[in-house]
Amino acid sequence: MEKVVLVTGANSGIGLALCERLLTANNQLRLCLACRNMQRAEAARSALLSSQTSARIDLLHLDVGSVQSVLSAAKEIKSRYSSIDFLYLNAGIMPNPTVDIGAFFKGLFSRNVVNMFATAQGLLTQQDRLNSDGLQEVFATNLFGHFLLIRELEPLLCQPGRTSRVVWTSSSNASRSAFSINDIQHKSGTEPYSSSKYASDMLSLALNGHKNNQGLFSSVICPGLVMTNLTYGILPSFFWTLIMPIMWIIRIFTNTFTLTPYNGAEALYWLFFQKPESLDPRAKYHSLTSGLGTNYTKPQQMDIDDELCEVFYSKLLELETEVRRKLSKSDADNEAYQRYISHVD
Ligand SMILES: NC(=O)C1=CN([C@@H]2O[C@H](COP(=O)(O)OP(=O)(O)OC[C@H]3O[C@@H](n4cnc5c(N)ncnc54)[C@H](OP(=O)(O)O)[C@@H]3O)[C@@H](O)[C@H]2O)C=CC1
Ligand SMILES: CC(C)CCC[C@@H](C)[C@H]1CC[C@H]2C3=C(CC[C@]12C)[C@@]1(C)CCC(=O)[C@@H](C)[C@@H]1CC3
Repeated sequence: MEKVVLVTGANSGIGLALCERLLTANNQLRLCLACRNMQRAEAARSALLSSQTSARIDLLHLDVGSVQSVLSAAKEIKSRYSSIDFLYLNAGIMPNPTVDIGAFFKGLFSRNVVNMFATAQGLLTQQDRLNSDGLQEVFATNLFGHFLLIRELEPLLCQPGRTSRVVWTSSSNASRSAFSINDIQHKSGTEPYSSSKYASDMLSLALNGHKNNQGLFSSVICPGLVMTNLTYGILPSFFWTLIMPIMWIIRIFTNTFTLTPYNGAEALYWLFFQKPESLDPRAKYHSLTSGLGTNYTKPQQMDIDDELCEVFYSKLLELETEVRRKLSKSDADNEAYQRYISHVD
């Protein structure tokens, strides 16, 4: 039977590699590339069609960082499909990253060195800003837009007698210490990326608690360190090329240096073939590549407190209500203004 698979951030990097791998393995797919840049989405679609000529690939405009765009995209999805089998929540940003060189060299000569290369926790800071919805951009893009999308698509995801899957591209950079329940958007810190990824881990667990009985199952993955536009934002691509031999050596010790988008998409791809009931809701599934280049997926327990997870889930629901109220108020204001203008004319 045809499966409907929707991938956010599908026009490049790990998202695009996932699409390629899914199409190669399964010709019974209806794949929807949900992207904010339609020119790049068209290019991705053409590239996919050049190797899979008979593939069914739809394009959808979706800026996950904009509430209005998420609501319009969800409306469009509901008009196109009657159900969704897989929703890959992969779009993500890490704006203006800075590497703490001091912490890097300190870590290099510590016993924590392997973990430092695998997670980069405490090594990276970013500069965040407010978006046009008044939300912190990293939180809005990496987490909240996706949350709103799930909420809007619940009728397609939670159908009697069917199971559906939500898969988050999280990161081993997610850290509990970067996240604060009193500042879920990370307004005041310098690690919004780490915080947003920890938030997605918690949300996935909460969704399993609330929605498994309605057939919706959620998982999180970490793709490892992959050379994509995101990593080229941290260091220029020539630098990465220069240190590639060193990274192959590091890969022998951590296996987390997956390096190519194809390898990084391993856990996303692997999950596609697993029965949801066999998965552990508390596990993060890691894409790993051995020193000899073999790909595999390995689960690792997440450091999440159930109570905190529930409080976070209710805070997201509250924020959703607030955002919707603001939006309908501004719609009403606009309408009133339009009426006034036409009256004056
Ligand atoms: N690369 C790595 O080492 C790691 C990556 N990850 C995660 O993997 C995911 C994919 O990133 P990766 O492939 O590396 O990087 P890319 O920058 O190549 O891909 C990110 C994708 O997200 C899209 N995107 C960004 N913002 C938005 C938005 N507001 N609305 C819709 N789409 C958006 C981008 O689209 P556009 O072309 O329009 O910018 C792009 O398609 C991210 O969630 C990232 O955090 C996790 C761990 C490690
Ligand atoms: C300047 C130095 C000579 C070299 C610095 C190396 C660092 C830039 C990398 C070491 C570990 C890397 C890493 C990531 C980014 C680049 C490093 C910090 C990630 C944070 C990228 C995004 C993710 O989500 C993580 C899984 C990566 C973990 C490792």
